[in-house]
Amino acid sequence: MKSVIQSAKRLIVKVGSSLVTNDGKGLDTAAIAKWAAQIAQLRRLGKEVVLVSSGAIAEGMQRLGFEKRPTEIHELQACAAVGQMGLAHIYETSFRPHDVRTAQVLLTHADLADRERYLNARSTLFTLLRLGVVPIINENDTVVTDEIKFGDNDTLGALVANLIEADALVILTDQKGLYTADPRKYPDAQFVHEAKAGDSALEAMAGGAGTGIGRGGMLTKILAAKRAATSGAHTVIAWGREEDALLRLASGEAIGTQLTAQTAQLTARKQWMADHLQTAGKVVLDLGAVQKLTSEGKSLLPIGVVEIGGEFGRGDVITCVDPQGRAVARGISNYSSSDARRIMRRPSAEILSILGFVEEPELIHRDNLVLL
Ligand SMILES: Nc1ncnc2c1ncn2[C@@H]1O[C@H](COP(=O)(O)OP(=O)(O)O)[C@@H](O)[C@H]1O
Ligand SMILES: N[C@@H](CCC(=O)OP(=O)(O)O)C(=O)O
Repeated sequence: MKSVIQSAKRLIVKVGSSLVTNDGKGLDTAAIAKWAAQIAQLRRLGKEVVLVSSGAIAEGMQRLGFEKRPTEIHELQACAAVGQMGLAHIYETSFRPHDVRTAQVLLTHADLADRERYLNARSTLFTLLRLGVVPIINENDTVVTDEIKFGDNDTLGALVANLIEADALVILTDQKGLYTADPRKYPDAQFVHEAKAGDSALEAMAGGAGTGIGRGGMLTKILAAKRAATSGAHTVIAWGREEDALLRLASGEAIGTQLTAQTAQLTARKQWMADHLQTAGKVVLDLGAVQKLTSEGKSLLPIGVVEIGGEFGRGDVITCVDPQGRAVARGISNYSSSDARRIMRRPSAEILSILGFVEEPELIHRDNLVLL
């Protein structure tokens, strides 16, 4: 069996609290330096990597002198705010020797459910990747409570995989992967090398967190794999202290548990666009634009739009119709209906002078467009 990571171009790597903070003893500088060196190498191999890192609460507890995990949510939030400073600092300094810049991105699940914020987060992450930066993502614990209660960076990793259409999600944890039962409680449990992401039998194998530091346990990882698979991303669960785990995966070595997505990436995304989103408005295209979209696979530029129907916001899904009113495509609009009315029929180079800002040169980027 070959690792799916070998052919993956865009990867999310998620590291759990127990790994990052050495089981709550404080940031594990040596381990973080090793992941940074590997991620820098992956970039040189042409892969784009986004890191989702837990550990803010564990590090904050350590810095503030809490011996036990506080039970009050606002104290946990305070710990996260303090600990996040440590995470940001250590990642920036660990990547610096490799000439790689890092960026701090704090998100909530609600941010990714809101279409406008979803689109904003997506554009920012793509821009950071294009600029060669490694985004370091964590939950924005100050403004949420549910995620803190359940400890859900595994889910966040999957949501980010969906968001930027990653090819794979690598979840590094304190076990070699998934076993048929929690190996801490059942030493005879068998290792699972490979399975289908979303197979419900896996959920029965997965137990809760193994230490007081980690939160989600294996179940959130299995569910994250299921979610990542909806946009075609494969998941690998591996031991974060395995020597050169990321580089070995990238060279094709099948370490850890590989949970393969059953749907092809493009199909999954199109399915999502077609099934899950109601359209908020409509744009009428001229024949040239219809041709560009349907025959040439191009994005929709404002110049090809002759009429706008309905009211919609940036991030809403709109229908594109041909001059006869037949629906030809559906996609996520980069501009609100009122802005779109001002820039339609105009070249993208004029957007700045008309609106005073430019979101994107396209009204709908082809990645956010599905032909009907
Ligand atoms: N079937 C299983 N296979 C492997 N580990 C399991 C399983 N069920 C529960 N676990 C527990 O899940 C833990 C990893 O989850 P967690 O503590 O949340 O780590 P992290 O901080 O990396 O997210 C392991 O240490 C292990 O004790
Ligand atoms: N935002 C929290 C993440 C909590 C969490 O999901 O932890 P883990 O199960 O170790 O990935 C923190 O940084 O402490």
